[in-house]
Amino acid sequence: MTMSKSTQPTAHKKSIVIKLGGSMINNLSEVFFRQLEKMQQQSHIVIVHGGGPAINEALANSGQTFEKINGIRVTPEQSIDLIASTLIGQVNPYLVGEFQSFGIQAIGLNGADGHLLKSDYLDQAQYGFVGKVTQVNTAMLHDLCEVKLLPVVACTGMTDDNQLLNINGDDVAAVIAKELHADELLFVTDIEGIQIQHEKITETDQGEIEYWIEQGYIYGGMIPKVTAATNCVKLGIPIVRIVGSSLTGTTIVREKVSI
Ligand SMILES: Nc1ncnc2c1ncn2[C@@H]1O[C@H](COP(=O)(O)OP(=O)(O)O)[C@@H](O)[C@H]1O
Ligand SMILES: CC(=O)N[C@@H](CCC(=O)OP(=O)(O)O)C(=O)O
Repeated sequence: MTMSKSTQPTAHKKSIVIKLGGSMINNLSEVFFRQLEKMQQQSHIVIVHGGGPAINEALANSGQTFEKINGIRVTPEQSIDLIASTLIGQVNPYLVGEFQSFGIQAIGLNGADGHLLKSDYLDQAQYGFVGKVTQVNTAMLHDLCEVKLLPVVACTGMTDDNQLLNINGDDVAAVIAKELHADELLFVTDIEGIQIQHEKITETDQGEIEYWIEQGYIYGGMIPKVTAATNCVKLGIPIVRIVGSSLTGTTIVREKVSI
């Protein structure tokens, strides 16, 4: 029996969260956009972006210094507005423009929009105005994907009393992936995955990662990425990868099978 068009169930689309690191946002290639266009035909895609280098430049231009603890930027009160406006007012529209110039209709969002990322302070005494996401408006993300608008999310959150918070982009991507029950989470950065003593690592697990952090082989901005990645693997996200803009790199698995 053939079903009429209106009674046909809509095919379940995979959902994929892609985090674009600030380190590579200015170097996205045409190949990347074409690949994304193809992925969009089969999947709901949500983009989350960082903007570390743009924030560094904005802070330097206004004479502000900064400190990072394990890749997380300590954000004093005098820096939060500049950081948020760099992410929301500069990096986000730049990326939306890039997608649209390749024919991909995109919508720029930050954590305050439609309560997308309800947030709270991570640890105000240690990090200042840095947030952790407490709730994600997944319904809005689904609705946007359904109407073929690509959500492009800046990594800022908002507290219940309307304070903007700076959130690490890797953390935002991980929470959104978790809340969407994503099929895949990709961290796209300026290097083709994890490298240890010049060796490219194609597959790894939490045990190896913890050892490499301890030994200092994984440091800086790679720390929030691998932490977010291993958490998502533990939560059951089937595919978690840290990749360069060619989308090749390291796959993080629950437990590596040794041979
Ligand atoms: N073991 C490692 N393998 C690869 N990159 C590493 C490693 N340890 C630290 N890094 C650093 O992490 C950087 C990526 O993190 P980051 O600059 O924060 O990127 P993004 O802006 O994409 O989040 C790499 O460019 C590299 O300098
Ligand atoms: C709290 C915190 O660390 N926020 C990050 C937000 C931007 C970011 O994550 O940018 P990348 O993707 O380039 O790393 C920061 O201030 O740099």
